[in-house]
Amino acid sequence: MSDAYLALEDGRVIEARGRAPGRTRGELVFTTAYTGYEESLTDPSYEEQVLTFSYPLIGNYGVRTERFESDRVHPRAGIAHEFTDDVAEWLRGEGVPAIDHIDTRELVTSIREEGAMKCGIAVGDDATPEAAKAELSECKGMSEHVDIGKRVTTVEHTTYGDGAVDVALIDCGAKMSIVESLVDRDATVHVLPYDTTPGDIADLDPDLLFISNGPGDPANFEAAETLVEEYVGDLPIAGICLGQQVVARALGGTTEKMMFGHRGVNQPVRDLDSGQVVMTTQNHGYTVGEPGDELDVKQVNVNDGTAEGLANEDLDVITRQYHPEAHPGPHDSLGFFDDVLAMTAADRNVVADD
Ligand SMILES: NC(=O)CC[C@H](N)C(=O)O
Repeated sequence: MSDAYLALEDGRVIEARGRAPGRTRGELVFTTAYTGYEESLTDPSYEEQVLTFSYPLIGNYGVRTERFESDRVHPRAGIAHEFTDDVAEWLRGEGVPAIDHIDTRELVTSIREEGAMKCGIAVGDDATPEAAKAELSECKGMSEHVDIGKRVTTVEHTTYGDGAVDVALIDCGAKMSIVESLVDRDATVHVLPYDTTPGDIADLDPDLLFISNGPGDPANFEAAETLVEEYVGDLPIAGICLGQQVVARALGGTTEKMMFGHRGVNQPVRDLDSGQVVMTTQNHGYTVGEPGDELDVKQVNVNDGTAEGLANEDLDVITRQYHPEAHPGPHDSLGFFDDVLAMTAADRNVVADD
């Protein structure tokens, strides 16, 4: 008898060791990041997913709140070969089930071969394979979570920093280090609910519209799409991850689900103008298919050729599929935030108007 079971969409039920009790379900995904478990576990983009760490030991440098990307744990459960007691205690306190002592190499290989799949988890003294299967039978597909934005967004307008440039950051589940990267560069960041309307933006009169990262299917973020449609050409527009997907959809492009996505801190990205390759942090399961007529693909993933950066220089639109803010991961692409804020430079607009 075990105290933890993982039921997979492919019919298997795997025994594990329980580290934090509970029953839950979600889309089973993996990250190859070898550091940054606090950041990953608090990244709102993992909402409704069960996160498997391919790196075998998770928790070896403790748990510190200053590394959190939001105020709670977002994956519905955590899976590792081994969680330290620190992490297990943290997840127990958060009410998020956790299991370890399973062959995560085999599990990750299955996800790579079969794709991200639904799963159910039961952990605790009364856990049974049937309980895990019952959770699995209730599991929805990612795109069915139509109200996912509501669960991760700010409820009210919150302002960070006191800089010269006013950024309207549409919070579809924003990581805090995106806010910090902008504040560090002399911006005032207005974090706004995911369903902010064009009228709200008109009242605020910002210098830049920025669509954040966020969980689930970008098709479920129609309000943010509407903002991009309304303000393209009038305001510079930037987006990260879900933000890139929303901007692409608003400007005539398409998005599609990937087989198992990109999650890790060493995804190689090539800039098509310079030829330079940078290492990037990623966490996404959807990708831009067709960019549409308004956007050019400026950067691509070296492994699979998917769109990593889009732009329209005349309309002042620039987006990234990966996470330039890192946290966790390499800082190679922090310059993205300088490029974004440069679009708002008043003197540049004066020159352009002349
Ligand atoms: N980190 C993100 O913004 C993820 C975007 C989207 N939810 C995806 O999975 O592709």
